Amino acid sequence: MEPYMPGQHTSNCGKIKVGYSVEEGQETMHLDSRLPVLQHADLRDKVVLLRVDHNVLKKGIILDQYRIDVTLSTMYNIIERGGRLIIMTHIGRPCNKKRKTLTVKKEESVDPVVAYLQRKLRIKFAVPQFPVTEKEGIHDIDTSINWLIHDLRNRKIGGIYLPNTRWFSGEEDKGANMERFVVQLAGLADVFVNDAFGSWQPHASTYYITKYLPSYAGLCMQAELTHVREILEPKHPFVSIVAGSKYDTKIRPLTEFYKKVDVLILGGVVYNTFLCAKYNVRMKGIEESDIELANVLVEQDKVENKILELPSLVETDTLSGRYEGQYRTINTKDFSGGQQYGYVVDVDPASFETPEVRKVLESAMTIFVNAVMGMMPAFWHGTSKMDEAIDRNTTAQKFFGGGDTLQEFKSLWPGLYQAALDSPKYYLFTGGGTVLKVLEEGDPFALPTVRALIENGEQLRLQNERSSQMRM
Ligand SMILES: Nc1ncnc2c1ncn2[C@@H]1O[C@H](COP(=O)(O)OP(=O)(O)O)[C@@H](O)[C@H]1O
Ligand SMILES: O=C(OP(=O)(O)O)[C@H](O)COP(=O)(O)O
Repeated sequence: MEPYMPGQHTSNCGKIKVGYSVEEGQETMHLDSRLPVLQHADLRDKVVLLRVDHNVLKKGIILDQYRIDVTLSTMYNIIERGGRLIIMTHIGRPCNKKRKTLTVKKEESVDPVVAYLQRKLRIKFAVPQFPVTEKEGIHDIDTSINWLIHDLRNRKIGGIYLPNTRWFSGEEDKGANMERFVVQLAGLADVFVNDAFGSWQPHASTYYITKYLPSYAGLCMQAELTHVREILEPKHPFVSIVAGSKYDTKIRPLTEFYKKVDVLILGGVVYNTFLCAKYNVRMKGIEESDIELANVLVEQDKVENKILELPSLVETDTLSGRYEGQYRTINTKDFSGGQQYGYVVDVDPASFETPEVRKVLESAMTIFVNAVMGMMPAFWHGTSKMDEAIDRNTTAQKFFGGGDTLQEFKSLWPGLYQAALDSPKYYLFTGGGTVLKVLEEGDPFALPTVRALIENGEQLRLQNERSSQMRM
């Protein structure tokens, strides 16, 4: 079987427009011509190491399969063209970077994802069992996997699905430990495909692996890179809502992102930290070092005044649930320096009914949402009101992105979510933090993981040129 070639190439201001059409009506993708794409890889009888973002579990349960389903076409493409699949993903954040600890929890095992895939594809995946300890994770991909690879090559199993990549001590490490893990990973396969748009952080399985294998972007990655351009060139007014708990990876992109939006609305831990910095108040669970980082945004906003405050918040005495008498509404207008609050766990739905907030959401032409407003599952009311308020704007182009953002959208508004999947007014990104990062960089092809694919492609091209010169 020959490598599958794209339909057409047309010159476009130094970039090549790659039209990839499987059948009539399939979208045309606009990609940087330097990006090596799956369609160009020779896969016949090759073992293909596929990095996906199947980070879909909450307490071991899949709430939304969307991130898995959008990678099925890549899997089918690889198998149909004679490739043999080894899949890997991270689940959750087993590494605590501040405390430099790793904790392996059963609820972050890939097993439920593998069970779902087996039901969906009706093929058998083997999950290799490596020695693992709760506090140190997995040190090595040991040679026991060779039997499985033998079975994979001989088509006795449909695929291999590796354990959670973040259970390997080398995944987020640096130096020799990381290098050893990457070399072991690369030793399993002939080709690497990255379909994990949501996983932009440069780790062993997303970034360093490209130093060792011919590497390509998968079909989901290509679609996401194409659509993210629409946010880079938005129709104005461009309103963004950013919330959730991943403060460490969101706050830095946010200061650059701020420059691109007309109005920024914050929620969740991101908002709490901003409010602590702005009003010099303190909230339980918000760390001083994080408040310091938020000061940059506070200073920026003093000049440009783009952050629209959601005025009412929900404070609680306990994180264990929503108990009558233990939670109350507080208001930013009452904040004064030195005040100490309990846990702030949601935005009060009334915040979305103020004339200022309504006006901004109703007049927006582009809305980007990477936002879970409250601590789930108990404090869902703010997020639900936000989704409803956004849907009232029927003119804007609406982009939702983020694992939890999509999961909560689906569980709070299942009908609307279903309609959004097919609506030309909505687009759902598999990664929220990644979209922030793209806006920070100003170019989707500057994402560390995508840049690594491009650099790998250029290296391969040079090598091929050198070998053909030597043959002449
Ligand atoms: N005020 C808050 N306090 C604690 N957790 C929060 C708060 N607001 C939101 N969260 C949590 O944030 C998580 C989603 O954050 P994040 O992973 O950053 O979102 P996404 O995956 O959409 O990018 C949810 O699990 C939710 O429970
Ligand atoms: O859920 C994810 O990102 P998101 O919350 O930004 O959508 C991805 O799986 C990346 O996870 P990470 O931010 O722990 O690297």
